[in-house]
Amino acid sequence: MKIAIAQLNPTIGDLTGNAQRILNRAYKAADAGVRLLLTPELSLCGYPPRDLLLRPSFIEAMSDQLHELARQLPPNIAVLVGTVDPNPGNAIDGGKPLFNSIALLDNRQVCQFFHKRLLPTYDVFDEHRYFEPASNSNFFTLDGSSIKIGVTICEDLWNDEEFWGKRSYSCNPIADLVQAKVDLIVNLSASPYTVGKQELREAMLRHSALRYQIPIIYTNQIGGNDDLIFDGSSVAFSRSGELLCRAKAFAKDGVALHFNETNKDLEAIAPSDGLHTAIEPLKSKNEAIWSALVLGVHDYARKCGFGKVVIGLSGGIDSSLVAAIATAALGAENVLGILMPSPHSSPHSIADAVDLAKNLGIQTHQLPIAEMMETYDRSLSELFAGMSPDVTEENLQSRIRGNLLMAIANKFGHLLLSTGNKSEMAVGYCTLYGDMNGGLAVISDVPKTRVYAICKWLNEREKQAGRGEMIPGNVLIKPPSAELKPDQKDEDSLPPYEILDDILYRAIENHESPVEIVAAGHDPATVERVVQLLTRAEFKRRQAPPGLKVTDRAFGTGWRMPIAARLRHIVKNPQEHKSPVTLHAAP
Ligand SMILES: Nc1ncnc2c1ncn2[C@@H]1O[C@H](COP(=O)(O)OP(=O)(O)OC[C@H]2O[C@@H]([n+]3cccc(C(=O)O)c3)[C@H](O)[C@@H]2O)[C@@H](O)[C@H]1O
Ligand SMILES: Nc1ncnc2c1ncn2[C@@H]1O[C@H](COP(=O)(O)OP(=O)(O)OP(=O)(O)O)[C@@H](O)[C@H]1O
Ligand SMILES: NC(=O)CC[C@H](N)C(=O)O
Repeated sequence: MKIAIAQLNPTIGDLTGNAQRILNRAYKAADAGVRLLLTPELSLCGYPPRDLLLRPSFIEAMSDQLHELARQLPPNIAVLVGTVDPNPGNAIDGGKPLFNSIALLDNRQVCQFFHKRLLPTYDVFDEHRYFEPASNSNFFTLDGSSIKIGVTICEDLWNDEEFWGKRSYSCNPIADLVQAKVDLIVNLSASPYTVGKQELREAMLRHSALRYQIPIIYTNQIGGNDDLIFDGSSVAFSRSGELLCRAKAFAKDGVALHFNETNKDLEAIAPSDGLHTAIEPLKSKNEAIWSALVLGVHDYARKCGFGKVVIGLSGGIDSSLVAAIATAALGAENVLGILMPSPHSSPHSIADAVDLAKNLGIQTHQLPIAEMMETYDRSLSELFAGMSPDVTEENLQSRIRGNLLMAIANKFGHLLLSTGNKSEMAVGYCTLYGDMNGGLAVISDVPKTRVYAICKWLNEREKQAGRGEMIPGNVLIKPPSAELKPDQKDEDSLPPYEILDDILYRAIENHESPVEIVAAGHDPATVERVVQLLTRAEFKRRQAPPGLKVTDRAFGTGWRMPIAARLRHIVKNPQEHKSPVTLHAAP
């Protein structure tokens, strides 16, 4: 039996469009002799639909669309579609009215539903808000075949206590399906990208295939949906744990496999009719993050209806990387760079921004802000009489720029991309209603040290391809500066970025306490200060644009910190401070 994976990029809520995407793949696959087509989790509405699931009219429309899709499918192909199914049980006392489901469509009918058992409710996932967990796992066989196919949905495969060394849920759907003597397990997923996640998924799936001697096909969604970027990279493992195929990362794709009914195992198939069993190579960390951000910007703009973007170009590394990402995502003709020198701007800031724009082939426009700064200062002079200039005046520059950028976004209907990186967002080294203005924060989950690494990788990639550098060399070597006052450098206010990023990684992603971070070898006073800045900047992050998630813990939907809180960050045992510290590479 030929089985194919449709690695789709659904648009959230676009039921007719998503059904059409499934239909197109089904017709192609049927022509190639595929008997069973797999689509991702909630493929009909896109993942995550969030509170759309609370609207009864949306649920009704999804059900109508599912039946319509079944009627339109070609004969001789069965399709597993991700959808919801009402819970006829008790929806009071915390019971939820829906199951997160897979529908089996065959013979132009909706034949059977399968329900998700393990509902992730951590980080960016909130499935207990909407869904009832199913109490058992199920399988199906298709007409004319004896293959028992067990159905699981994403998290259902993420509870192998042998792999994780612990249990997160009381049941293990794989073990139950194996006990029911299924021949194959299929998993329909919507698993967002984070650094290193594909390696983890594959290790986990290989482990389960080997442990239970069961072949597994894993189908993942691709595409950017708000802050989440789904990477696809769908895979299949034989019962001996051999990787048989890996679909493309960060791109739509289709792969097919053959299930050998005699050996009861999956096999690769020879290329035919546009279907293949390729093993795409894994991407390096820098390339994967770059690809994720390019897809994230592309899909955010496309799905929100923007053709063009505007970016403030300072000649610094953050805006340079964001402009490069936007150019790769949307094309040079759709990216507008605005240069806004102030009296504190260094001459190289304009030259570097112009060089970058030339390298990228994007259009630029200059709007000097000195006069506007003077007007603001004059207007405020009476009120501020006798007070010396401070961060207020620094921030005014950033706010003038932010205002101009939003005016340009309004006038031309462009999307403003903000450029703050994760290190700055963490400690609040950014101006509210200034450089934080924007519709999408492209690199707000990328630590500054990783920003440098990606830019160096980009230039190396261009060199290998026989092209000139993309990020001007001077941007890479000059010390980072906000240029809001004469000779200002980031490191006058912040610890060196290698140190800062390591402390932030430990505090944000590893949940280490200040005492633990100091015990790892960091200076106690620096740790106290950084952790205090991190806590205090919560009010800014709450007002920041949505940011693209690439690490295990981003400042987005999975980060729910109080603002009006008082925490003590005193490091009690500074004598435990040992030097030198082993720094983590930035995630
Ligand atoms: N808990 C809370 N809830 C609500 N609002 C709160 C608040 N705490 C302070 N605030 C308000 O926020 C204001 C402070 O925030 P804000 O006005 O943004 O300004 P602030 O954080 O004081 O200053 C911005 C810092 O970022 C640096 N910067 C700016 C621009 C770009 C870059 C760069 O390198 O990219 C760096 C700049 O040099 C300065 O050190 C307070 O004056 C107060 O009005
Ligand atoms: N002279 C300028 N012209 C245009 N935009 C600017 C200018 N200065 C700052 N900006 C905008 O404000 C953002 C914050 O810039 P700033 O130089 O203060 O910080 P940064 O974190 O060092 O960023 P970058 O590395 O891009 O310079 C920039 O990324 C850019 O979008
Ligand atoms: N949709 C899901 O169930 C996702 C949860 C899963 N652990 C993942 O990130 O891949």
